[in-house]
Amino acid sequence: KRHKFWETQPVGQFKDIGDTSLPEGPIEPPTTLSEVKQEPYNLPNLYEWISCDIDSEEMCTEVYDLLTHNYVEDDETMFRFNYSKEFLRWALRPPGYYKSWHIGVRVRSSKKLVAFITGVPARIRVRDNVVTMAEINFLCVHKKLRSKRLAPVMIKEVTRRVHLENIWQAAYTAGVVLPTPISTCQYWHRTLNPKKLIDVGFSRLGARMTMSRTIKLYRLPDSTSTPGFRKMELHDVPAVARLLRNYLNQFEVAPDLDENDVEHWLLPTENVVDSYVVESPGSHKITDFSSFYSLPSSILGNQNYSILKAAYSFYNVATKTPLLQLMNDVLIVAKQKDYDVFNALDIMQNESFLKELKFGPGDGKLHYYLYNYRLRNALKPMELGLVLL
Ligand SMILES: COc1cccc(CC(=N)NC(=O)c2cccnc2OC2CCNCC2)c1
Repeated sequence: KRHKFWETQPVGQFKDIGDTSLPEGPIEPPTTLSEVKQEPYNLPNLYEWISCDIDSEEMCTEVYDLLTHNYVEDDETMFRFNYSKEFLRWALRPPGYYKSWHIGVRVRSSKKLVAFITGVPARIRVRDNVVTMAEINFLCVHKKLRSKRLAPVMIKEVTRRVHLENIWQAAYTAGVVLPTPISTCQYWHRTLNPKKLIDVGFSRLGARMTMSRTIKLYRLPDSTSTPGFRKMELHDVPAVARLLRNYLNQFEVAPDLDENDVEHWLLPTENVVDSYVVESPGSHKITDFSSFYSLPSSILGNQNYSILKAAYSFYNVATKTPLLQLMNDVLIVAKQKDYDVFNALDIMQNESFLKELKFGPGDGKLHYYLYNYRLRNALKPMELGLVLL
């Protein structure tokens, strides 16, 4: 299948797969800032660029509404991601963020927001190199403007604005295959509310299974089992940062998180991100950590329900408690918080608990990409220590 746009970009090309003469690392060298195009790319005349001030309630609502009606749907178009406004503010304002990387496209006449793309800065280690990159996300073109080739110019514009900050690499994920994935992951779902999931068509009743048998199969205890398991608090940040940095060292690609990053990304934020630690009752040492983020989905066309409450596994570290037991406690907490389903990718050490904790494989894949950075070989999912929102 031809990738007219991606064949022009500094990304691994399909034709280069297996060419071991190509070095690992940046594909194109940085240019001087004066060589970066100073003015925005041209849009079709009807449209104009806007830097979205996500702090503004009105602008955040416009972004939320665009994504709620036009962002990613599952393959069977039964669900659409429904990121909340507080989630978007969290996702787009990490330490060192640039407002100019929150890019919208408006209709000049009506001022209607019709497209969006974002970048946030992140230090990401690739093997032994820590590279400051842009994490690109929320590329969304209004349904009525599809196939007008807006996405390529939006990708070029966010790339230009990233270059202006002297950053030359990026990381992104997609449900579609583009040149060229650095890893292809499988997503898994752990049913928490079987009746609702079957009613809305997310799951199907297993063969030779009754509803009551299914409810019993997925039932979880009312309370967690690990002594010292509790919500993460601000004073835990240094210990969690140490635990997480050490744990992530084992992966080929992983974020290089300092205490500021840990405080932003992992301190619990209501309805956005939840984090738990295990504090050894005797020594008060933090030995384990687990977190998940909250990403509901709109349910398209069901009489009884409009929102699917989904938790997504974020970062988990088990140094004393068995990972299986830690994750079972996190499932119990997610159920207590009325989530319908708990999702996880087969990255990091997740494979070690997925089947045993009754996760079932999803019907799609999530592909990870690096921009302007070649990896000689694709990574196994378990070599990946990076979770994008
Ligand atoms: C259940 O509602 C859905 C609404 C839209 C799409 C999908 C399927 C899907 N594409 N799922 C994932 O990409 C996915 C499955 C498990 C864990 N993380 C995931 O994606 C994350 C990371 C990438 N950005 C979206 C959220 C499901």
